[in-house]
Amino acid sequence: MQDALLQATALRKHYGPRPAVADVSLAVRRGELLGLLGPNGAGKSTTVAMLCGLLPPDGGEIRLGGQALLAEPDAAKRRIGLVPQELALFETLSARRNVELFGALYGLDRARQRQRAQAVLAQVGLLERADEAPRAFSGGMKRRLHIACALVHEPDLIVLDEPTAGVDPHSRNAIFELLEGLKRAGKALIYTSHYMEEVERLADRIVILDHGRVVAEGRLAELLQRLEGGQGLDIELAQGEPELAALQSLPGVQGLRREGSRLRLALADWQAGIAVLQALAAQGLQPARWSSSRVTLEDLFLTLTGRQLRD
Ligand SMILES: Nc1ncnc2c1ncn2[C@@H]1O[C@H](COP(=O)(O)OP(=O)(O)OP(=O)(O)O)[C@@H](O)[C@H]1O
Repeated sequence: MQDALLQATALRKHYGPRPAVADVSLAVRRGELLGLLGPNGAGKSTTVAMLCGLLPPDGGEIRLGGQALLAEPDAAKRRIGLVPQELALFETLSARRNVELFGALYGLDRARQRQRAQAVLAQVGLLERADEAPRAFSGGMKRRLHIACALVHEPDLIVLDEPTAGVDPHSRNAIFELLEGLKRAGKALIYTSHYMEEVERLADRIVILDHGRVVAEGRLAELLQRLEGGQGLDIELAQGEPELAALQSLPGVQGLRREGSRLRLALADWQAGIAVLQALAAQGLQPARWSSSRVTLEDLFLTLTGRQLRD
């Protein structure tokens, strides 16, 4: 991609004989949020660790601002702010001191640490609580403090690894608004999640990972176009055990998942929906209710891999 701030090509990483990342290429520009979507174990965190220079890849290349990242890892790290999945705060120090310490790690002098801590705590909406220790904070406040720590050195690229895990709805919205503001300010962002709703809302472009490989990449509309004419069908069964294989083999049934008495189908068209309802009737099963809805990234993932995003 021309004008990419970060470009990764053919990344690979093995833990023992098993590939955690088998082949991942991606790129992100300034002013853009790239969503990295995949189920647990797809390789998102491993990819992110390589992109941030924390884990050496077994193969492939990463360029940041046109420079090979591994050639000058320290300079690269100063341009990247990472919000890791695991919280790593000093629980007994004040929020302000936490941010200043991260500033010190990035080489900011004392005056700049103070100035930047004030600015980023305001940015994440924690200025009023700045002098309290995070041990008393909610999960969402801790996560916002973590984001403040990642922003202290004014990075060009901000990488967030599942930043809404354990976060209440209020903080979640605050995080989304913050990320949208960072994007408008020209930052490049990478955001990993296994929640397709988050990625659908936030991402300008999306990379879908499965088993360490990119299974789809593009803008949301482009990805959903692959299921063009497609329909989502939700069926709630009153009782009984459906023969899933029989439903799956019907023409136009692209994906099927079951959660208890509920079935979700990704269909090529409405004909397929009618065939499914008829097949259920032939199995002696009566839907308690059914409804259609637009296709989602979840349906695309189901269609591409035969599995669902969530466990
Ligand atoms: N340090 C490690 N040692 C051995 N195997 C690992 C290590 N880290 C990750 N793996 C394995 O590599 C694969 C990819 O893991 P990774 O954490 O990158 O996935 P993920 O998409 O981030 O998952 P999650 O959403 O659960 O965080 C998994 O099979 C995982 O078990």
